[in-house]
Amino acid sequence: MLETEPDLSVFSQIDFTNGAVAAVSGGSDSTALLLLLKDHLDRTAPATKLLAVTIDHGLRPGSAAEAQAVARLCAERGIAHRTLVWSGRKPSTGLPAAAREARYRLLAEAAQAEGIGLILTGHTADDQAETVLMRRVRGYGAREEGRGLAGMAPATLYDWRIWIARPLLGTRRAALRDVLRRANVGWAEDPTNEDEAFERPRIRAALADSNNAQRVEDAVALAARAAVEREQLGHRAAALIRGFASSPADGLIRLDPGFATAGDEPAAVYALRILLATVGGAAFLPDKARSEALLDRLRAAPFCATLSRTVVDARRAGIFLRRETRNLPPAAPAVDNALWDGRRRIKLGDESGALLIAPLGAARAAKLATAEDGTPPSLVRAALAAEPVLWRASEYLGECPGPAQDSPVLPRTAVCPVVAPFARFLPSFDLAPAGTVAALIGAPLLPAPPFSGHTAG
Ligand SMILES: Nc1ncnc2c1ncn2[C@@H]1O[C@H](COP(=O)(O)OP(=O)(O)OP(=O)(O)O)[C@@H](O)[C@H]1O
Repeated sequence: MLETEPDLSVFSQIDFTNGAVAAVSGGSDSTALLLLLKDHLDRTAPATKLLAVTIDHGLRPGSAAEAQAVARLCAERGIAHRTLVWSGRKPSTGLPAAAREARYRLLAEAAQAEGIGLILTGHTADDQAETVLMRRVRGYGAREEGRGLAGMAPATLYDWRIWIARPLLGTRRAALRDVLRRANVGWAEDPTNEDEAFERPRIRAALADSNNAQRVEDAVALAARAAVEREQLGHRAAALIRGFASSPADGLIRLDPGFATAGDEPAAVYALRILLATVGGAAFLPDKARSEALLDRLRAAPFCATLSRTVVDARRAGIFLRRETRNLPPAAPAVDNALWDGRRRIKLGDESGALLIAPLGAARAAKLATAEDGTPPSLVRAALAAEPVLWRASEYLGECPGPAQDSPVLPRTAVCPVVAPFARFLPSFDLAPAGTVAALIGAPLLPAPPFSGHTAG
């Protein structure tokens, strides 16, 4: 049963040691979140740092006034509040996605500026039901074996550094509005939530129509079942990666040939998809059907194929994955903290001066020593050729240096691997494979999840 009264015990499962940012739009759900959270913290941990943040996207005439209303409410309740304005360029297509991207970026910046490691949003059971029903309409279920039907995760790691928790996912919007009415607190209605030109408002209206409670309940139950399946699949994929994968050189992953015949085909396909996306630097997992076909062919080595910008080279010595050399980024100025080729984070630290980042290239890779563990040297060199290196701009001689030698200026630690499909958003469902792949490729450790009972495994 979904809660008709907000279930406050969910707040007790969250670790507030490093404070919290409450993302408050001024709508009913996030305003109720703020009041419930403040109440919980006042009772259990009054010294907790709490900051309410409103993003003014500047997309509607009333947005600044809505932010001011949240600021007033916060002032009345003794809650610190900041309004951040999205001042960047607004794209003409994909506006909702760009606004969401900017919103999370600004929320994360506000949290980090205060040393806070957690953001809370007011997503509700109604939002969850809408998400799941939209995905079902789009056929996610059949294509993804329920992966997408898990809906929104109770927690998502943003940018591999800050957790976003959604404590109200089990609570109905109506219950939250009752809380506000009882407290005599108003809220803003966002007209885009009613605009049936968009898919979500259409589904929202359909849910509000009739049998509302049962349909929402069914959709949330479906999401809960799919979430359990997805987590279990992730644990099995992680176990396969731990058992069969190694990294003999930067940018090169070796799978023991037994991987393809280990017996748990769905887990092997999932592991393969995550590894392919990671090696290729893709934000999305490759197509499931194509990955299944690839796994099939891995059983009959030798062969070589490319999927998700990753060369899969199956030999007697093992199955080797490396970034294809096609379409690597050309030499460009290195920007601290930027993502290079979707798979490496640039960490310049104190290094100053104009630096270029470029692939090492085949000519320079050919001169390097190779692994001594029996890995074919040609594969090590091919992988290293696609690895990024930094140069002083004035000293870089281009992709093929010729007889004159140039040399990279920084240790390789200045360019850090990332688990590409989860680098931006890591839903807590996928913690196990993400943590395992991070350990495999030497990506930074995952920060501890905010809910008790979760481990990165
Ligand atoms: N402009 C914003 N400023 C701060 N947080 C926001 C903003 N827009 C959305 N959020 C956060 O994301 C959550 C989900 O966003 P969504 O757009 O579904 O909600 P909403 O309809 O704008 O507002 P609410 O959830 O408060 O009713 C919100 O509950 C809130 O925590």
